[in-house]
Amino acid sequence: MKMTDDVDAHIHEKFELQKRLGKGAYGIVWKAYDKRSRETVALKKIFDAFRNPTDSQRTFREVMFLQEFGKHPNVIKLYNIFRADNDRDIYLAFEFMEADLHNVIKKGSILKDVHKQYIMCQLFRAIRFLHSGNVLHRDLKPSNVLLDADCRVKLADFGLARSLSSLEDYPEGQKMPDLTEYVATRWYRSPEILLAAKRYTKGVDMWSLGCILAEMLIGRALFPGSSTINQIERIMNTITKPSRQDIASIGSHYAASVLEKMPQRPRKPLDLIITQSQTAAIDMVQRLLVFAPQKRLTVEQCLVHPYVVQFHNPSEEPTLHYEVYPPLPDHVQLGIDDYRDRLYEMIDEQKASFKRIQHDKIRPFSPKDKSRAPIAQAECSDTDYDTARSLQKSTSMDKNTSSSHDSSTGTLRERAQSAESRTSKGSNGDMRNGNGSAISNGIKQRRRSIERSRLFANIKPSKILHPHKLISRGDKDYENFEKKY
Ligand SMILES: Nc1ncnc2c1ncn2[C@@H]1O[C@H](COP(=O)(O)OP(=O)(O)OP(=O)(O)O)[C@@H](O)[C@H]1O
Repeated sequence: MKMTDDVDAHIHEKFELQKRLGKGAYGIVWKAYDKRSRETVALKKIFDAFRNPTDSQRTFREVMFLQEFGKHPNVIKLYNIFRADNDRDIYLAFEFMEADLHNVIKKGSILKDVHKQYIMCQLFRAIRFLHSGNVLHRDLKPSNVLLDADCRVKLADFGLARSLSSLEDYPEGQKMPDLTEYVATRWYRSPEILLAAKRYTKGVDMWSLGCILAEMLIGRALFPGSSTINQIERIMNTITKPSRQDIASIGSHYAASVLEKMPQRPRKPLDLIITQSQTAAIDMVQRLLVFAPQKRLTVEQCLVHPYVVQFHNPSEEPTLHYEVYPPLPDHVQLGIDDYRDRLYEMIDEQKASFKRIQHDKIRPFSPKDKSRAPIAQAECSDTDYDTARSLQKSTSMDKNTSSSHDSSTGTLRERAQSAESRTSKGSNGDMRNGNGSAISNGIKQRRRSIERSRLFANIKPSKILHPHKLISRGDKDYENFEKKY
């Protein structure tokens, strides 16, 4: 498939394309000016969106889940969808964000402790929202975490999101996916996915969040595996050794034998890899990167963990009180036309019709209530986890730093200040080495554009994502805070 910069004439009529922001496995993203709304948007062209049933389902899921979850402040908003003249490509217009977390981590010392905490807290809010609707993101990674200059987070790329609601209908005896197919986001994949477990839980997202936090703390990917086996090896050489029951609990036929055959290397535990970080940060990573999914922190537990608790505010952490699944069955793959027709219908109507199953309100987590089963217990099977194509990915980002403040900055200031007083080791912004090296895997190669590393190159970190962006302007106290960080 050839991805070119060509854009249909009717899109050119509506948008003024300004800059190519990135190129993913599925399409190209531009910064564009919407002539009608007079807003800057991110315009994504998905190439050959209905090439085969897997890609069609991916396109369909992306649009459907974005429509449902875009109402959350930490999920990217999909403004519009457009058909292409060739009936194969599709255009999505999103709210525009200035950077993604991959760029920012790679750049080096931009993120201070308080930013990392705030980013994690917002990610937990977004995931709490998804999980409360019984939906998994399944592709959490730094390049899908978009950021603006105020350090606000918006979660993107819902192409692999999956509803757990169709659990009951799931047919028995499905063929398991080929391990070698797990290419797209291997570095953030949980052990149970790597070991092709039959069933998985919300724990898959919690694992990825642990990898993202670790990456922010050390400035490079924690487990940059070069193959599925190498990925498992790296994980097993780092995390606490699982018990037999832990291994059995993931329900993978060959997990035990794969793990047994693995060459025994001396373990390098997380606290020796993540040095110079706050104790709470290390503790959180250790509690997320746990082999047995049911033993990982749930997202509700994360929100009250000491690492992010200073940003925790139940009024800013909404949940859904119904289960979400797309208007077409999510657990089986339909034909190309089913997805395309439904999506075109939706473009005509410009809205998604979700089926909503009311479920009990999720009680806020109480640390006293240890016996309660975490919400991450919901399970489902899956055969299509990896729908990614082999990718040649290059991305560049805009370095526009324009920003605006919202009404929440006042409370944020207080929390940022309390964060400061609680930070025992101060800033550790200099510890990363910026190693975002490309890892090859046979013919499949994951590449990041060299343009990424130029992000913010001419801009002083103080202008971008500086702690003062986290707190309200014009406040005297904030000057002291700024001096210190
Ligand atoms: N709303 C946005 N604002 C700014 N940049 C964006 C936006 N959406 C996406 N990007 C940039 O484009 C890149 C690719 O976007 P996206 O992840 O949606 O594409 P994809 O083809 O699905 O990628 P992947 O290969 O990760 O699956 C992102 O990593 C990000 O750098």
